[in-house]
Amino acid sequence: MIAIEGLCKTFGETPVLRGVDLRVARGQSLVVIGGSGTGKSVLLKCILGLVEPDAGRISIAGEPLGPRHREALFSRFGMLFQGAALFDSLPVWQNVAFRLLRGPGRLTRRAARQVAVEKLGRVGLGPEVADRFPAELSGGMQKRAGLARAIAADPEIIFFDEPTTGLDPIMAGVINTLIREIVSDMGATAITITHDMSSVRSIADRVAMLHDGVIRWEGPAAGIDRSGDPYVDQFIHGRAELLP
Ligand SMILES: Nc1ncnc2c1ncn2[C@@H]1O[C@H](COP(=O)(O)OP(=O)(O)OP(=O)(O)O)[C@@H](O)[C@H]1O
Repeated sequence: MIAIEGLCKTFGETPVLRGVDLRVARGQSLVVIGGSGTGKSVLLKCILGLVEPDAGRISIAGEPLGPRHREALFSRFGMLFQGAALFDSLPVWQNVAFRLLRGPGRLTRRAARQVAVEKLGRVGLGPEVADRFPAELSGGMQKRAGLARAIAADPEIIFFDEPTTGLDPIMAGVINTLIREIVSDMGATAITITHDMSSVRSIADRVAMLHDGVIRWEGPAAGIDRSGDPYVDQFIHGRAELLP
């Protein structure tokens, strides 16, 4: 479904991605892990077209992800941003329905609101939340609203950027479970970047570890504790010692 081959990106003198190869099958949930500053966000931005790679190819269902195709492919994407990134000046339902209210296939306000209320329900928020403003919601509720927005247009592919950042462990668990359920229910293909092992264990079918500009280890989530890779082990156990 998503194929990334030989992806390279250097900023100034600093190579960040040095030949990333990664494939995600349709309906699969891949979680990309890696320490701070290893390039997880840069990888995601390359897929989203926010950063232009220096070399390499990205294709979605066999279509190369170039500037010409980006618009069409974007309509098939959903995205949950770190910190939910809701528009403060819009009520929750308009945030959720943001894409449904715009573009050539836009819905009427009434229909868009109906979809928004339905999606809010899917993430455990009642219809009374629809007319509130993001500032009136707790962090966990904002994250749920962000998730409702990510799924509003029934995307085939969903990206989750650090979905549990800023949440307490209990709310993080709730959001992880919700993400897993939604991805499974929708049959969506998902890519999540995180350094939270609880997200890895809840969300991932497969895990890829980005280290030193390449995918150092990739395998089924169930096998992560037996990866045999010292960097993966270090990540899982949060050890601080330096490895060669
Ligand atoms: N636009 C940019 N210009 C220059 N350097 C950049 C840019 N974007 C990212 N970098 C550099 O690329 C490296 C990787 O950054 P990135 O944000 O992808 O890391 P990350 O793995 O997502 O880290 P974290 O988990 O802390 O968010 C960092 O050294 C960062 O400074």
